[in-house]
Amino acid sequence: MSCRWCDTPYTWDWTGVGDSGIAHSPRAELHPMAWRAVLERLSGYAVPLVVISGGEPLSQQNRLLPLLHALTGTGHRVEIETNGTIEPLSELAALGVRFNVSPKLAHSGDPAARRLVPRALAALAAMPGTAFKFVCRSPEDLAEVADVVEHYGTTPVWIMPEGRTPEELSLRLAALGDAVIARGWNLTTRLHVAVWGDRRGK
Ligand SMILES: Nc1nc2[nH]cc(C(=O)O)c2c(=O)[nH]1
Ligand code: SF4
Ligand SMILES: [Mg+2]
Repeated sequence: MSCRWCDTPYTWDWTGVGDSGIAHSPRAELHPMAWRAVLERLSGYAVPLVVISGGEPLSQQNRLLPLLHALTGTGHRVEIETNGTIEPLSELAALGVRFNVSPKLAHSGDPAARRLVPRALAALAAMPGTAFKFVCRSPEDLAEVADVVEHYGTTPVWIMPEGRTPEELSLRLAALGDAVIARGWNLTTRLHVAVWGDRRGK
């Protein structure tokens, strides 16, 4: 997808269509790595949970399988973040992978047919442990979330503010809070943005 407010445009925006207008260089950003090398890097962290994010991890889900087998085989829990437009392979469910699915609203800028793929959303909703997280800017966005939930059964619902700076984040979180609770949904901040702002990790 090409969400205009995406906070990781360096994973996909090679033409500068995003809000920053920067055309990132795939040569500078993309580094093919064998899965065994990824596993080796991860083993240095000694963590019980590995979260695979993107870009869109399911766009290379076949290539992720050996890594996921190795991680779950050594007792790690694994979660995958996805925009919900690609149906996951059945092997992923069998491995006990959990999905954090973030279907996009109209303000992302992509057309509805690209954002909302019924088969993929239904498959993800049917898997155990899936959570749906919607990026919102204001309480007015919540009616659009309710439409998606009604059409596609995308529960449980989490609402996360759009924002790449601590200031944006805290203003939007405060604006959304009461309305989210009134609908009986879950509200979450973006802890990495509160702590580090928009700084890239190493
Ligand atoms: N600006 C901006 N705000 C966001 N809030 C949640 C995001 C996400 O990717 O989950 C996100 C994101 O990617 N960009
Ligand atoms: S789906 Fe996620 S990673 Fe892809 S463009 Fe949108 S915010 Fe960025
Ligand atoms: Mg994201």
